[in-house]
Amino acid sequence: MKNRPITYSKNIFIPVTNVCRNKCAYCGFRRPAEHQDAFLMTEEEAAAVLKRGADAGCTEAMFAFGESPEQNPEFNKRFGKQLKDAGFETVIEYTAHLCRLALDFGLLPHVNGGVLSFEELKMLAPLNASMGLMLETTADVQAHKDCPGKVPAARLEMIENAGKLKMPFTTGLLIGIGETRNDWVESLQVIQKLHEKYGHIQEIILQNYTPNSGQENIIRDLKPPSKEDMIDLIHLTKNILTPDISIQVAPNLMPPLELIQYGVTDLGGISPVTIDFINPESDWPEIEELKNLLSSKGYEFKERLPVHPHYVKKGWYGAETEARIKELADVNGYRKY
Ligand SMILES: O=c1nc2n(C[C@H](O)[C@H](O)[C@H](O)CO)c3cc(O)ccc3cc-2c(=O)[nH]1
Ligand SMILES: C[C@H]1O[C@@H](n2cnc3c(N)ncnc32)[C@H](O)[C@@H]1O
Ligand code: MET
Ligand code: SF4
Repeated sequence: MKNRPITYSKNIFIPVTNVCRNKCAYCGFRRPAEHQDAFLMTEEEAAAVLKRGADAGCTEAMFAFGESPEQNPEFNKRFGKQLKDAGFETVIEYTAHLCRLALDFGLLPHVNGGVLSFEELKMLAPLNASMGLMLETTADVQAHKDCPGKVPAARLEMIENAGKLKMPFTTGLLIGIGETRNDWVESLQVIQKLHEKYGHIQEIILQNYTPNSGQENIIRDLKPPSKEDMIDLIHLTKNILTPDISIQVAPNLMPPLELIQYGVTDLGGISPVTIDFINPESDWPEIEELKNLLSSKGYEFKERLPVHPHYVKKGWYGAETEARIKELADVNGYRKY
């Protein structure tokens, strides 16, 4: 066996709403509020998914959804009443409620709802095992035109606030969106700087832009990164980030075996229950098949919780998640069986 296990988390995906104030050109998930497919999930819908996740032995409820949809009057017109009737003013307040529901089902929340204020982060932190926000890139790219939430300074501020709150944090780079290789270097350096200051970056996702047929105005001339691009980026990451930060790629967006040989240590959340709503045409591999493939090459494939082992051992958990983390973790901070 090689020294360091390759880790993953067994999760379900709860896309609270697909309405978003941003208009990222690569996104096939977002829908305009007036679109027939726009939604705000009901509590019953969320509970049904949580139950299936709990029954399937998942430990993570990943909430990823559109950013500040209430800034759009159309959202309020169409979903404001649903939100109010459920007893909430904002989607983030509602998400806090869904996090409590997830904990009732024994699942540990990980929220990535785009840029949140310090107050919003403070409300969610005790209810989350870890939280996330992709930096995406420090570059000013055309794909982020009309995206107030993709201004790098706004993202960096939130990542810094999560550090102040000692929240184990997931961030990452999205590549192939019009940035340069120098931008990769700069993005990695600012993430390392923040980690040196707060010590909270548990993993960095190296995400390759993947075209999908979700949306009409998606940029079709963005070229998806090649395997060689990913390998180049992995090398840079290993040079710039300290090795306590896991390097994650999504095994449904690129075959992971070769990337692991170059230094990837984590395959993120894999779901036996829900699809990847961001890239719905990219199916999750079977966990057992991945395990067999990796073990045939001498790698141990080991399940973790949404909070990485190192932070479990340091005791970095929100008040409301502590009891469940202690039940689910083994002495080394991995998932107990
Ligand atoms: O299933 C997914 N999980 C995504 N995750 C979750 C991730 O796979 C794991 O759940 C985390 O590693 C926590 O265990 C993200 C987490 C973030 O904080 C930021 C971005 C992503 C992106 C995805 C995604 O597109 N699909
Ligand atoms: C949740 C995360 O998913 C990523 N994301 C959004 N759209 C795509 C796509 N087409 N391909 C790959 N990743 C994407 C962004 O980095 C976002 O922050
Ligand atoms: N909308 C958020 C972001 O892009 C969350 C992930 S995409 C649904 O940061
Ligand atoms: S990637 Fe996230 S922020 Fe961008 S449009 Fe899609 S949902 Fe909104």
